[in-house]
Amino acid sequence: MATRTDLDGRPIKPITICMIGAGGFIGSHLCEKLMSETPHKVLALDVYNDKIKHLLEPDTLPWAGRIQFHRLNIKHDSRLEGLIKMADLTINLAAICTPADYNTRPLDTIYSNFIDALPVVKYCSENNKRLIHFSTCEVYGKTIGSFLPKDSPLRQDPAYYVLKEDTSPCIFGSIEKQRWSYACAKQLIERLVYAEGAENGLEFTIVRPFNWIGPRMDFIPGIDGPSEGVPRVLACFSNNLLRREPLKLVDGGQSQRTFVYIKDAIEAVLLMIENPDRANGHIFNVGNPNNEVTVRQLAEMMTEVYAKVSGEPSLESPTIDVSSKEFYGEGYDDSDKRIPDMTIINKQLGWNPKTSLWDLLESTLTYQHRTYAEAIKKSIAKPTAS
Ligand SMILES: NC(=O)c1ccc[n+]([C@@H]2O[C@H](COP(=O)([O-])OP(=O)(O)OC[C@H]3O[C@@H](n4cnc5c(N)ncnc54)[C@H](O)[C@@H]3O)[C@@H](O)[C@H]2O)c1
Ligand SMILES: O=C(O)[C@H]1O[C@H](OP(=O)(O)OP(=O)(O)OC[C@H]2O[C@@H](n3ccc(=O)[nH]c3=O)[C@H](O)[C@@H]2O)[C@H](O)[C@@H](O)[C@@H]1O
Repeated sequence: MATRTDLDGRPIKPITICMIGAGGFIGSHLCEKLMSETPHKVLALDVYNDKIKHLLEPDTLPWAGRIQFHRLNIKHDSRLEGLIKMADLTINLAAICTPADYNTRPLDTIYSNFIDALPVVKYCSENNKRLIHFSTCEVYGKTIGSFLPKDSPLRQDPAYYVLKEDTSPCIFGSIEKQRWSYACAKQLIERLVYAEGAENGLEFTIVRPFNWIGPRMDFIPGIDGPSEGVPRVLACFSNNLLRREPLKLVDGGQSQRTFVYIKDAIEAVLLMIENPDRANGHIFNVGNPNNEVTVRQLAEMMTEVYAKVSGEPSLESPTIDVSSKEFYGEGYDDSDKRIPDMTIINKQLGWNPKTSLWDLLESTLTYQHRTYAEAIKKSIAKPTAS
């Protein structure tokens, strides 16, 4: 492999990365990238490894010996500190991060996103190890504009909705809106990481992903996840399309999101890994401001793309409105709009996303159809156990 250089022209030396949560959606794509394009080593920690099994076996793979899987739960495992000490850099991805859990399992959500991350930050700080911690764009909560009168022209003013790492406030709903247990736990762990940096010199980078989507995100209920499970919107809508059911639009699907292709986002993470001088001490938005849609528009686009990918005509009525209470239960609330400001990541890392929403949906739904269509047909054909 030719000597790879960083953004300042310096040769990149191989490092060992302790990746916590490596078996998840983002972790699996990050491991793929690191194994196929870099000389780095990965200690992959997770309770599951089904999404990275293709990287671990067989031992004739070109990168064999550069990735080791350690099955462990960071809540209570004495091996954690030793693994962090063996590495040069720790990347923490571990979290409960599906909104259906935030208002229904608020304690687990708070423990997972704040309490369980405390030892990771402590071990990195005490052992002078660099940390890349995954937070979320959800820490911004709601836009300032969402509190203006519905017809206020200021709602069109970017100052009232663009989300910027070093200036935007974090605005959540009231305490009984337990949806915000996740974002608030993420905010506090961000403040703890930042304080470890300020007081004890911890070298940290915080990542705020803005709806990264692609293959291997979450699960399809009843196929590779619990039938009553509620994954994030991509998997929910994919499941509805695969089962030829109408896509459910929560509260009419008026919330807006910007979606970025997982492969574009992973490029940004690799730049953070290999340019510590440019990444340390920073919080980074990683998203695609050009891919903004309402949830309703996302449903319509996914319906159109799926008809093309599957060759099956879409339903007469492809969507149905549902209340958030019915879909998520008590205590749900939502972010109205998520547009990432790109100034800091452009300046520090020169990164910009490339893939349009249509293209990323085409490749993702091709994967979903190829992976799940047969299994779904069988599960529908088989009479449910009486
Ligand atoms: N995917 C996105 O668009 C997105 C957006 C915002 C934030 N994030 C954040 O990025 C991180 C990764 O998200 P993801 O989409 O890959 O989610 P994911 O659920 O696919 O991955 C999380 C992984 O962490 C593991 N994990 C959780 N608790 C653990 C524990 N106690 N011990 C060991 N492993 C544990 C899970 O088994 C899972 O494999 C999370 O911190 C999430 O909050 C993701
Ligand atoms: O992925 C992210 O960037 C972050 O945001 C997500 O939060 P959210 O975008 O609200 O999660 P989804 O479950 O994907 O919901 C997106 C929107 O679709 C709606 N939705 C979801 C599912 C569905 O079937 N129908 C539907 O209308 C939700 O109400 C919400 O408005 C999750 O909190 C985390 O993955 C992460 O913090």
